[in-house]
Amino acid sequence: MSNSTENATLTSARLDAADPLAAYRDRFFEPADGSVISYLDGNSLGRPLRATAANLTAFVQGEWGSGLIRSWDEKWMDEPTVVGDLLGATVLGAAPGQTIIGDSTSVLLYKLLRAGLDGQAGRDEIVIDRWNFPTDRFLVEGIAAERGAKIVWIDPDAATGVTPEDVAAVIGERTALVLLSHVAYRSGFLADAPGITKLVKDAGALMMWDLCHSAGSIPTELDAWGVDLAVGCSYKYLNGGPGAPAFAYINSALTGRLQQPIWGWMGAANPFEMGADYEPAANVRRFITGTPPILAMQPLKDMLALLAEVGIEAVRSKSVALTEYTIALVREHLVPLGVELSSPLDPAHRGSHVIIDHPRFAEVTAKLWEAGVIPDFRPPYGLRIGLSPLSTSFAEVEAGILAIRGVLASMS
Ligand SMILES: Cc1ncc(COP(=O)(O)O)c(C=O)c1O
Ligand SMILES: Nc1c(O)cccc1C(=O)C[C@H](N)C(=O)O
Repeated sequence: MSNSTENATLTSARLDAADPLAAYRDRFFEPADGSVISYLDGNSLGRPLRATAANLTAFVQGEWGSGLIRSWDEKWMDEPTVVGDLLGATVLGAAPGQTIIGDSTSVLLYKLLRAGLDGQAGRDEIVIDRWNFPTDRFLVEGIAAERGAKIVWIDPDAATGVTPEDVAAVIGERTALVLLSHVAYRSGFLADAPGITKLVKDAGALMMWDLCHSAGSIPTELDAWGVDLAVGCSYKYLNGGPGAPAFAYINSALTGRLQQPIWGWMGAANPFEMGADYEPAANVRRFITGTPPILAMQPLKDMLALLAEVGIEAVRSKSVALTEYTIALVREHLVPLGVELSSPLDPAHRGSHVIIDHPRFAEVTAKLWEAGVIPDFRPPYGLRIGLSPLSTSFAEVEAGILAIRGVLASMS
């Protein structure tokens, strides 16, 4: 073992020992065979909570197996808004009555984008940036084609991501809606959400945030910031599991005014009247379409309980400490091998993942996965290190970075 490795090990051990949230890591499932050495992809799929296995079994035997269809009346009909309100209170900064759980992020993006655009009579431009996640860009393109709207593209600077200045330069009387990601999926850039929201609102446009890469790792204050619309997934930092339903936030000032495009019976005012005509619910339920994914939203409840126990501010502090440590290790061990740090260096502008670039990272990632070290790869050369604050230890980060160094060194 080299001196620098010994130093890093000492430091990671010290950081874990001093971490007030370290014990929470045991709440998450880990394979007993030790096959996962370092999981650095919680920003794509969070680990399951141990409690979830038992709670899912209890759900199958209880609410589903024993309650059967009665559970719809007793509980499940309200679950999309009850869990939505819990999410609103725990991580989003949203008062009750504005958040629902259901559908995928892509489908909720579609519903809210269309509802927002259609609700802005006389305005026909949608603003989005070229580095946004593909599904966001594709949906905007599809909706623009469907509704004859114009897309105004922001081309952000690599070092800064989308800034308030970028937004101010393109918004005006024709802007209907602005869609941006709070944390950029590739660079990890954290946008100035309150500043940008204010600019957009002042211009009379609607502000919509994609919170996929921030929900559960960064506190948001959607009500206080005056956000109009937001969506996000629950399988990353909210540990809801593969394909877990997404959430949508619709500011209560807009609820009665916006009409979503996918009319279904569960969004109707009285679903069980089985009426002849569609009349949307007066409240946030109008953004629901079909039968809510009750089974698929159970694991999210376990993570929300944990987040309520820990507090989202403490989660953010650990996230910053983990990304700072990652950057320090990258500088020490990987930059000398030609690796480039491509995420913001200032934690105030960074989410909970760090991306590094090297021409051989596609090959490196494949070898790392075989060895139980699991980051992910994003084209053209990016290796993304996702730090899920409650389930990632400093030792795990260190093991991951040293493994990357080992694989890279073996290739040169
Ligand atoms: C910013 C962002 N938006 C949307 C999505 C995708 O949403 P969906 O769950 O519909 O695949 C992702 C990740 O998959 C994402 O990172
Ligand atoms: N949603 C995903 C999936 O269904 C399969 C594999 C990966 C994902 C992801 O979450 C990708 C992720 N949003 C990203 O930022 O790249």
